[in-house]
Amino acid sequence: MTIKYKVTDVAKDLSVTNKEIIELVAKYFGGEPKKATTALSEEELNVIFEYYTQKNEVKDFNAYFNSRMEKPKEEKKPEPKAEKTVSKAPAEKATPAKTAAKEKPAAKAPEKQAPKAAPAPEKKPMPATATAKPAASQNPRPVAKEAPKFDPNKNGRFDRKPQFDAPKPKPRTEQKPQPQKQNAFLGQNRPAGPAVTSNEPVEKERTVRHVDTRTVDVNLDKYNEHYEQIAPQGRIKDNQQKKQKLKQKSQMKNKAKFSTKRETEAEKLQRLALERARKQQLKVLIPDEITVSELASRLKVTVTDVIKKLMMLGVMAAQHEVIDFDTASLVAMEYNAKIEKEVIVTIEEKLINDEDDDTADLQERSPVVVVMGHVDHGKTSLLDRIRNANVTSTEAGGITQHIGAYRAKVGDRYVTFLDTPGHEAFTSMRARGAAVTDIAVLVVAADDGIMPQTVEAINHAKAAGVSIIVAINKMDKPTANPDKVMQELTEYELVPEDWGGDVICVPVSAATGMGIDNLLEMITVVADVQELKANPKRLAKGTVVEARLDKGRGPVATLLVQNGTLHTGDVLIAGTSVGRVRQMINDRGQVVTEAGPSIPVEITGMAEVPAAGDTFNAVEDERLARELVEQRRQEQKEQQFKSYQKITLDNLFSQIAEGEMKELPIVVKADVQGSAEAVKQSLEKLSNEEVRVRVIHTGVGAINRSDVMLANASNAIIIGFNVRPDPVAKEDAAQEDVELRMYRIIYDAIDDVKDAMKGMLAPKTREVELGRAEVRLVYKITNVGTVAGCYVLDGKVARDALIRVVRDGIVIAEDKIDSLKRFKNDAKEVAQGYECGIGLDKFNDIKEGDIFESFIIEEYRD
Ligand SMILES: Nc1nc2c(ncn2[C@@H]2O[C@H](COP(=O)(O)OP(=O)(O)OP(=O)(O)O)[C@@H](O)[C@H]2O)c(=O)[nH]1
Repeated sequence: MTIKYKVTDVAKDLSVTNKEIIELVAKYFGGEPKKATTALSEEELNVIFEYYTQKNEVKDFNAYFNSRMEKPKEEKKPEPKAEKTVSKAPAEKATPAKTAAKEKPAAKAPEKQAPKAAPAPEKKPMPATATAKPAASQNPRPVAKEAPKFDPNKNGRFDRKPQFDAPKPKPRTEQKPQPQKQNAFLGQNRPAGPAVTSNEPVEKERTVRHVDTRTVDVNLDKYNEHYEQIAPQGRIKDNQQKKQKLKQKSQMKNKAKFSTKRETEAEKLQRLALERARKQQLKVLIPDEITVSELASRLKVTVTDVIKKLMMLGVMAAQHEVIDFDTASLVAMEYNAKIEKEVIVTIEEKLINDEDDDTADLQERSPVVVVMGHVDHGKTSLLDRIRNANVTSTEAGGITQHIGAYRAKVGDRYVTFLDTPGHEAFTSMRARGAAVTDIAVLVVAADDGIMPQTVEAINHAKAAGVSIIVAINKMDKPTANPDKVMQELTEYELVPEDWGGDVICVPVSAATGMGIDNLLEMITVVADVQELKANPKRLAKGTVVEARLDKGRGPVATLLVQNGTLHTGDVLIAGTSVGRVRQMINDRGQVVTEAGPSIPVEITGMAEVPAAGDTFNAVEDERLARELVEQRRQEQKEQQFKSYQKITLDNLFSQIAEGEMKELPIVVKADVQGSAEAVKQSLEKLSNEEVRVRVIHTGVGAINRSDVMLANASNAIIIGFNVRPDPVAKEDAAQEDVELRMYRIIYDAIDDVKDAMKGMLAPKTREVELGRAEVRLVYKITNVGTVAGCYVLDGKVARDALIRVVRDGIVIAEDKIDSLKRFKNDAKEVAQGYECGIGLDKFNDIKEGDIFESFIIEEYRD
């Protein structure tokens, strides 16, 4: 609380006119002339006091005091006062004053009219009220007070320090006080006042009012007082208020921060810190597989960053490449992300219950049997015999219904037979992933023995891992020689029980029915060993055995229930087909409402015809089922684009390196059994620690459809040694991406497989088929040699192409074309449907019916 010191007060205190003060202020400060009632600023006051101090300077203090001593009665004199804000303890001033009085002879004590610290400056400036006292006792001001020195090096400021201690007595009293030195008004930034001589009436008394005019504006008392006022309040304030205050304070700080640039940077830092914190807590859901770009977006970083991190981990992956959960987790850990495994519940998982059955729910189920064997060895006859003997005759009123599978009654048990004989159907189902059969009955005619298709059947059954029971058929024939059959079986690692092995061989006759019961008995024995069980209490699941479109009934499918129980009205999903079971007919033509495990039924109600080998599931939610079918259709389309990676010699090494390949299955076909065996043994010897070469089937003759099916189902390659694929097999192989490798020299085949396993296969050349021509006539022309009159079956025959002579699926020769003529003219090429004459360079032993395969060798790169 500043006390205003008006012009009029100052004038009154200094005993001058208002006008004088006003003029003085105007002189030094300019501006509008002050009014009498205007309060003066501290600076103005300083100048005024300085002015008057200098003006009233006395020349000789001694003389002055002497003169003053003569007047013991001191008249009251108004004393200029420092502004009221100055309140420094007067006591302090008194002390040095006294000291000074002691030390200095009173006479010498120069009475300085200049005011010193006021005794009670809090109040309005008052005229000095000190009563006149003898100077000695009063308080003669120390004359020799060290005057503030004006130091030009200090920005024109006075060195103020000594001034505060001004009362120190100065020994050199004789020293003439400099006007400045006597200045008690310690002006700050005071303009150098003119050295004025005093014309002020001199104080007659030695009583000096001490006016502390130090203009350090720190009013400590005021603050102390203020502090006293606020402190108790502060104490009574509760915590909440404090907090509030603090909050306000911090808010204000924040406000301030946002308002300046530096604080914006602080804000940026804060933001970065926050981001870091956020990143630290970042949770990422990572599925089993994720693309690099998707991972980057989930980690909220750039794809490049993720790629870099992957490189550091030794994984080279482009942004669209898929990385597995573990790799993705490692990258995520680099970003301090919290990793959670994303479990994607597919519609399939939601819809189809794949949980294992409770052992308590499991019940014995009938075995499912397939009958396989060589042509004409009696498969159909055997199946018919069993069906007729064990189905129609035992079930009253039953009409044998050919639905693709049937059940035969064996005592109080049943055996389910798939009514499609041969390994083709079996393997085609297996190729679709359906593992339907438990037991394969291998039919071998006792009078014929093991034949090529018997071998195929053995290998197909072995590849599928099903148990084999040999039915030695046609035992009624006098030429039957079961021992020979058993002998031959041992060559295929099927050692009959009678000979100490584990293969059950049952002599039967489909014609007479002999041994059939024994065969069925044996089937149940083998089934018992297998402990076949299923849970009839769950929703049905199984395989489509056959399906067709019936004109009247719509899509009709024979289903073999493998687990659970199928009911009429159940919602079914089979491959990309969905529907509700409208009607169920069993193998005896009876309408049934439910079918348990191992029971085949023919159903209607599907929206479209499913494919044989499709797995079916009864589900609860039809809407979801339709959704799943839609999804499967989509996947099917996609699958067509990126065809499943079949094993080839070219990709063998990469598959071995990726750990996908542990075994290389090979089907070997050769012109003679000896070659096939030699190739088989040589190839199997190539097995090493990483991959086992396993020849799953060897055969003699052209590569047929069955070979391709087996290779397809077993992800095998086919090696042909001096043989060719038949056209159907070739087409199938191309369609199913089964690799066919043809060789004429056994070592080439072995070298290729060996190099492929080392990743060193040089896939530099390959044959490109141009076309096939059939030899219809053979002309022997003198001097020219043999010329084949050919008809081009497909493609074309080109003059510069090579010709492979194939007779009954066996490669007879490979040769260059010596001449190619249309009628009598040389032709460059002859297209399909035209006749031509072909003369070969070296090979002359051409026969009618030979096939000329025209091909070229081209170089290629993968
Ligand atoms: N003597 C005699 N003939 C039999 C026996 N089993 C089948 N046959 C005859 O052998 C021939 C072939 O029988 P299928 O049952 O058609 O033989 P498959 O194996 O089914 O033949 P594909 O269907 O061509 O593969 C027929 O003429 C049958 O009559 C048998 O046990 N004894």
